[in-house]
Amino acid sequence: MIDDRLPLVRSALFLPASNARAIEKAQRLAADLVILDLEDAVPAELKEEARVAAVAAAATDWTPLLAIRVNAPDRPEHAKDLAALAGVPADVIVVPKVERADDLAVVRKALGRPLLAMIETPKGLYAARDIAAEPGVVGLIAGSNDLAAELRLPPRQGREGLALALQMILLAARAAGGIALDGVWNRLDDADGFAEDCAQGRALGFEAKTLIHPNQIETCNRLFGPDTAELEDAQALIAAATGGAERFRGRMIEAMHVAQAHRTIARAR
Ligand SMILES: CC(C)(COP(=O)(O)OP(=O)(O)OC[C@H]1O[C@@H](n2cnc3c(N)ncnc32)[C@H](O)[C@@H]1OP(=O)(O)O)[C@@H](O)C(=O)NCCC(=O)NCCSC(=O)C[C@H](O)C(=O)O
Ligand SMILES: [Mg+2]
Repeated sequence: MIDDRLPLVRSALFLPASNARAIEKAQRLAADLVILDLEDAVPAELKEEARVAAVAAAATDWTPLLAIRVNAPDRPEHAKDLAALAGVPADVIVVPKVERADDLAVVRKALGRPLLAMIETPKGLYAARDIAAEPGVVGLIAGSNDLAAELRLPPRQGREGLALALQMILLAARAAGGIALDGVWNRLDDADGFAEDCAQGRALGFEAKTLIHPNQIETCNRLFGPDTAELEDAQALIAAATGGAERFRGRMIEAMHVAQAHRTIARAR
């Protein structure tokens, strides 16, 4: 069962499930989705502790939607995660480094929750269309750190080298009718760079961005939600539209623009 709030998500905050303080804090934060990580944020010696903490956290009340990221399908920890999470009431399960749609069928059968698949490797990119179309998958997440490493991009550059990958992820998600979440911004002290990254992600079509720190939530929610002018324009467009091609505020509008305006209004909070 897919939560109605999922297509409206703007911000998705990762945190290591081994960090009890961060879990406690995240329950009260304004992120639309919180992702308790069992994968790369958790050192090997804390994997079991993180699983136990994630299961306990999922049994409590959350204001944001709650997701748990399991370890990658090709890792020995993956099967342990699936066993530990059986019956867990998380809203979503995030599966990293997906390269084959079949890997997701295994997770869906084991956990029966909606799935967000992370595309983080060249093989994953080429399989993204099948991955997004796999039953149970509600969308894709760009794993931009792993992608940059796999593509051997030079460190500390802009996102030019990721442009095609990001667009392939968005296209695959949309072809399957799913949502698409942009990758994280690592430079915690560069707020201007983060805002530019959010604006770029939204311009590419992503409806949300994955985050790593509470300080990123407010900017992300603001930049991925419609602003006042967009909202006013959408409302006026719907009120003015009578069907077919017509002139509205100096531009042509048709049925798809009315549908877009309804989506804008649905995303306004
Ligand atoms: C990146 C961090 C390790 C930085 O930690 P730190 O310097 O200790 O943070 P602060 O001192 O600034 O923290 C201030 C308070 O905020 C809480 N906090 C910090 N981060 C989070 C969070 N993510 N969620 C909830 N709360 C958080 C601290 O506990 C402090 O609270 P208080 O005690 O009240 O002062 C750290 O931010 C962090 O661990 N971030 C998440 C890292 C993570 O989950 N990584 C995995 C996903 S990223 C990724 O790999 C994506 C993808 O796979 C790819 O390939 O790109
Ligand atoms: Mg990754």
